[in-house]
Amino acid sequence: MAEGTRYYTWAMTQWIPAITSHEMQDVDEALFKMGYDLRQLMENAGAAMAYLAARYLHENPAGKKIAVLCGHGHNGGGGMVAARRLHIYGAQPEVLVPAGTLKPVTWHQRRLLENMGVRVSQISRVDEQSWQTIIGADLVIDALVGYGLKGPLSGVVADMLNHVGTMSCPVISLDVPSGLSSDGEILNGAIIEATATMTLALPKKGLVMPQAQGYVGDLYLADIGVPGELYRKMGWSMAPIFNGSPYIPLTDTKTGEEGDR
Ligand SMILES: NC(=O)C1=CN([C@@H]2O[C@H](COP(=O)(O)OP(=O)(O)OC[C@H]3O[C@@H](n4cnc5c(N)ncnc54)[C@H](OP(=O)(O)O)[C@@H]3O)[C@@H](O)[C@H]2O)[C@H](O)CC1
Ligand SMILES: [K+]
Repeated sequence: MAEGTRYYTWAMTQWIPAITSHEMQDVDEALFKMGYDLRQLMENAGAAMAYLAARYLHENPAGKKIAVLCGHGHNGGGGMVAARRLHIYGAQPEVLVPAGTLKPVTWHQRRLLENMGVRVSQISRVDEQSWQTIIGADLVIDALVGYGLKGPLSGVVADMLNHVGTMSCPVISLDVPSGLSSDGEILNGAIIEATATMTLALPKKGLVMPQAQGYVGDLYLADIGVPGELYRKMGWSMAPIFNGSPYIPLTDTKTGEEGDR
């Protein structure tokens, strides 16, 4: 774990560290060595997102219109899993993806959706049809970019974000609000203003830094299946974070030194 001042968030009964994207990638690598694969982790992430979305729909997702904005990467793949789960709950998700090539596991999620009859549109700008999808939504899921953000948002992703900015329905971001640096870099670009953010495994540092205020909304942490042994091997001693539900609220923030919990 990196030295120096660290941000912590309060999770149920303990302070847990907020981590950088590099540290999260180390966790991912350790999970893969243990035998997990990306599809499993993405399935857990997307399933937890669908539960949270159902909560923001007053536990009554059937018939609700959901605009699911998905990028080409694994953030987008998690959004597509959430769309699939919400379809299974009887909701009416429609998925919008920027034109271009999807990463392989995300492409697999897209294929599953299409096989179920869920509409997935790849767009090079927000045209009339995709605007109708956004403006008619009861809830928007933002799975455009997660910790793979490189610089200020550009292209159709930025266009989608501008359109979502005019909506009054709940907007839930997966892992981080798209455009917000998970490491806390100041990018001076547009950032989605989420009603709630569901971050994965451990909170990302950028979510709990002062500049994230006004973008993150209510913060939740999803259980994607990381065992405590793995954190302990990486030098983080934590009591079990989750208590049987797929996500928990994170309610407070503090800074501290390494070892000061
Ligand atoms: N253990 C975990 O936490 C897991 C996390 N998961 C999710 O995976 C993402 C990280 O996935 P990754 O594929 O590495 O990256 P992203 O999906 O976040 O971002 C890549 C896409 O974003 C586009 N991008 C990047 N910067 C910009 C920008 N400035 N403007 C516009 N678009 C941008 C990029 O575009 P390309 O043009 O290069 O295609 C990519 O499309 C993590 O956040 C979690 O959500 C896993 O699901 C499970 C394990
Ligand atoms: K996102």
